[in-house]
Amino acid sequence: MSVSNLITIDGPSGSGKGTVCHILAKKLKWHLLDSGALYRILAFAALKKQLPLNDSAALASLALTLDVSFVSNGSGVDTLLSGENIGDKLRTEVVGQAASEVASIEQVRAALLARQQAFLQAPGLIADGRDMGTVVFPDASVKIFLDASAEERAKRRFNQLQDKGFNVSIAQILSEIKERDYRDRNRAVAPLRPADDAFVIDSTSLTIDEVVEQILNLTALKLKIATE
Ligand SMILES: Nc1ncnc2c1ncn2[C@@H]1O[C@H](COP(=O)(O)OP(=O)(O)OP(=O)(O)O)[C@@H](O)[C@H]1O
Ligand SMILES: Nc1ccn([C@H]2C[C@H](O)[C@@H](COP(=O)(O)O)O2)c(=O)n1
Repeated sequence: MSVSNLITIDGPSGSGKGTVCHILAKKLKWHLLDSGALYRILAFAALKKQLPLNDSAALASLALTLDVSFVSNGSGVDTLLSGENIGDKLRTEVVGQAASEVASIEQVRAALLARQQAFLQAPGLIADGRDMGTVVFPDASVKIFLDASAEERAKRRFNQLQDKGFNVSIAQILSEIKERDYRDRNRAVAPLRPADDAFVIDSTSLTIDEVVEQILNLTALKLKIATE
């Protein structure tokens, strides 16, 4: 299928990628790839098996054999690992930091590449991650790099966790966000960075609706140019 029906959205943790990608996928009726979920599932499975998070060969082999499926449940999507619904176990800070660690291993990224590329199916795909526009889908016609200051992202995460009833410290969240940013941006393989042809949106003082509108406007403009 044509890669013109493909929007990649990369950016650091808490910049709003997941939220914006869900809205876009719903509006456009396109498929959604949450690539971070794949790294989180691998990290979760590795922690469960008590694999060292620096054992490249064992992690890559696990990545190739993971039995993962995403199943629509009417209101959302269930994440199944070997048939077990693990969706609510993936969004913890422990799993997030472990995902960031295993994601720095080249063999792991190679093992997950084809699995991610298989999501590109008609009528189109919204791909959410760190290297969607640079490595996984370098030919995408619309590439977004969604950013926001670390302080704003920590505030968003703080509000999100408080709403879920967690007693958290904003200073602790900010320090974890900075640690994950540093690892994701400075790893040797597929570091988090905007693709050369990405459109950078700083959402620090934008609402979610404003970000979605900017992306839809850009997509309409780009797809029109591509078909003229
Ligand atoms: N522009 C915005 N203004 C205010 N809040 C926002 C904005 N964008 C996202 N949020 C809120 O910030 C929180 C984090 O957003 P989200 O989970 O989409 O980020 P993310 O980039 O996908 O993070 P991660 O990579 O860690 O999964 C959510 O509670 C979301 O509602
Ligand atoms: N394309 C991707 C997606 C995710 N990762 C890593 C880096 C993140 O810290 C971790 C969890 O991602 P999240 O669910 O918070 O988006 O997974 C990556 O390296 N490449």
